[in-house]
Amino acid sequence: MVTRAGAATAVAGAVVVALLSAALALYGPPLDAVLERAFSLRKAHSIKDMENTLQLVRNIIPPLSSTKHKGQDGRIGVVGGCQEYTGAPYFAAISALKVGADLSHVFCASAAAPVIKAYSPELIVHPVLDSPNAVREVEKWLPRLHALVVGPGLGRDDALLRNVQGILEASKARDIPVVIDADGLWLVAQQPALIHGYRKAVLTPNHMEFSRLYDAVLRGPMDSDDSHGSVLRLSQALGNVTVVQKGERDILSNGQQVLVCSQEGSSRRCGGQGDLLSGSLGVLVHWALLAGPEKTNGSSPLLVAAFGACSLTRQCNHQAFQKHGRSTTTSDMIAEVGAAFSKLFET
Ligand SMILES: NC(=O)C1=CN([C@@H]2O[C@H](COP(=O)(O)OP(=O)(O)OC[C@H]3O[C@@H](n4cnc5c(N)ncnc54)[C@H](O)[C@@H]3O)[C@@H](O)[C@H]2O)[C@@H](O)CC1
Ligand SMILES: Nc1ncnc2c1ncn2[C@@H]1O[C@H](COP(=O)(O)OP(=O)(O)OP(=O)(O)O)[C@@H](O)[C@H]1O
Ligand SMILES: [Mg+2]
Repeated sequence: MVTRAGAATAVAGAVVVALLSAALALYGPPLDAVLERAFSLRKAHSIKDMENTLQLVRNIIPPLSSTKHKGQDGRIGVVGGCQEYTGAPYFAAISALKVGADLSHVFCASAAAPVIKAYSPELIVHPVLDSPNAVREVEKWLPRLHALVVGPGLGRDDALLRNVQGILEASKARDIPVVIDADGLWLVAQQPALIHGYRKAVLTPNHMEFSRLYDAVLRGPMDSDDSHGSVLRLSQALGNVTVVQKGERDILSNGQQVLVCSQEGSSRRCGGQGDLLSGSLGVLVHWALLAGPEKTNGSSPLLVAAFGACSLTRQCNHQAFQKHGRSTTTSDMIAEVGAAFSKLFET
């Protein structure tokens, strides 16, 4: 409802703008030029912010060294993959390897395992997720894993989701960082307590997943005109869990700080790009926590890691689109990970 005070404020605002325009037209540069300058200053400022944050990402990347052994740069687990979806866990797990993890595991339903193995000899695939001992089977591996990515291609079968609930609880008990994506977010929307307050969790919702989570946690629709505020509020309501809202610009918050990633991508939106993001984030989260807050200049390591994964995914999309245009698919983006990583982080 428009109140009388609100209407008066709007009229006063319009009058001020009109007077300013008239004054500028008579005595100063055209209003368009003033607005354009203000906009370019804001843009320059955000480019500077982006560059500063990219520098923090560079700080957390472990140097390659001949003295390291296999596994030291990351052993990542992806929990997902069912009869319908085999591409998503593959994309996430191979992206983790391409970014620089040494070993990448997939814990999936038995029907998905031979398919995922056939995509790649580089992944270690465990057909355990639909077994009655699923939690115990995954728990055996937890001491050897640095981070878990939960949800790509998981599906929404109740029995699988119950097992994943157990895996999440076991991971929290061991303080293992978790990236939650796709159907993992479906589970969190049913049971936010599962992740509430866990400081080593990052959620990576797309548009739909974000509004579903927001509805479930804040019990009301989000304000689509205030995406910064919505991401901040969701993070706070989940006990300061880090949230990455993917979209035209990615908006990231840990309930205290809000970052925006607008690295140039493309207008191509093929399925699987989010899986590349969550898989690479699994590695970056591990590296960021290992590096600690000194390397991130006091910023949250998880936010820095998330900013790195968003920038990298968008840069892969940009590079792949330059070569393949409309026919770009996620496999083309994965082929760009090495070059995109060097361009952003090894300058
Ligand atoms: N090759 C594969 O195996 C793939 C499997 N996938 C899996 O598919 C399952 C379902 O994932 P979905 O992402 O479809 O999740 P949802 O079933 O929640 O659907 C998301 C919906 O939101 C829509 N959407 C996305 N961005 C939007 C925007 N900005 N505005 C309005 N609508 C928007 C999409 O078109 C989609 O229909 C997950 O397990 C996921 O991992 C996907 O990762 C894609 C690739
Ligand atoms: N409109 C857009 N413009 C530019 N980049 C975008 C846009 N929407 C999403 N992206 C980028 O695409 C990547 C994946 O986001 P998206 O919303 O497609 O995830 P998703 O739906 O989970 O993908 P997936 O198909 O893998 O499940 C992110 O890096 C995000 O920054
Ligand atoms: Mg997704």
